[in-house]
Amino acid sequence: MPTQTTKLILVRHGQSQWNLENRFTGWWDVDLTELGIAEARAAGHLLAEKGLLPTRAFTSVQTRAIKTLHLALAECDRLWIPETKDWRLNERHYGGLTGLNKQETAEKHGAEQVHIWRRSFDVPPPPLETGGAYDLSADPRYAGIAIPNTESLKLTIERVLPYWQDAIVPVIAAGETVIISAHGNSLRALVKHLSGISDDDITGLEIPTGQPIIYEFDAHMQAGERYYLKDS
Ligand SMILES: O=C(O)[C@@H](CO)OP(=O)(O)O
Repeated sequence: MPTQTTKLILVRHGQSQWNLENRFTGWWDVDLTELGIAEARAAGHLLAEKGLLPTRAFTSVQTRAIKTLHLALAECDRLWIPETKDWRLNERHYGGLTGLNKQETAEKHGAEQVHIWRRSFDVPPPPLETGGAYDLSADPRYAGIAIPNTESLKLTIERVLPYWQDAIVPVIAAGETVIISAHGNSLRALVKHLSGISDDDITGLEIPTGQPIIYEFDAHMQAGERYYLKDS
């Protein structure tokens, strides 16, 4: 009997304005740069070139991931597929670090402390103060949602994985080719789960912008090795 596999495409948004400015971003809604737009288009071009055409799309409620999805889908003529946006695919919330420059913060608090805030598994950054410049409580897209005031990777996983299991796994199991356009840390949460990476080892994993990552699932929804589409 032929082995049937279903492919999943993960793509981190293209370079954002705050990636360029080296600022902690998290839930703050920054746009793509010109380079980010080009990266998103290149991702879609690669999908078309490899004949890997998504049939269902999931993304966060953040502009940089939504635009990346649309630019990529436009390149492979798939803008028409059903898409679902959900805050659970958002970037991890950077708390009180939101908006700060990463280099300046390292100079102030030490590189080691900043590394802990950025890459430790379960140490969340200091919380965001209510009522400040980056308070999102009046943003209509989060109406009715308990917006976190900071998140570690562990806390990010606690909202990404239930969404993955409940909303995305059944769609893949039904044979759809799913594309997820999301963020460095919401994708690290997924890759950690799918590739069985330990809490310690995940600290060393970086997800590049605009570079499609592929998993193939067997009929029992077991994920194979992950690989970059460009290398296949
Ligand atoms: O600022 C952020 O929200 C993220 C992603 O750009 O940064 P980091 O690399 O520190 O996880």
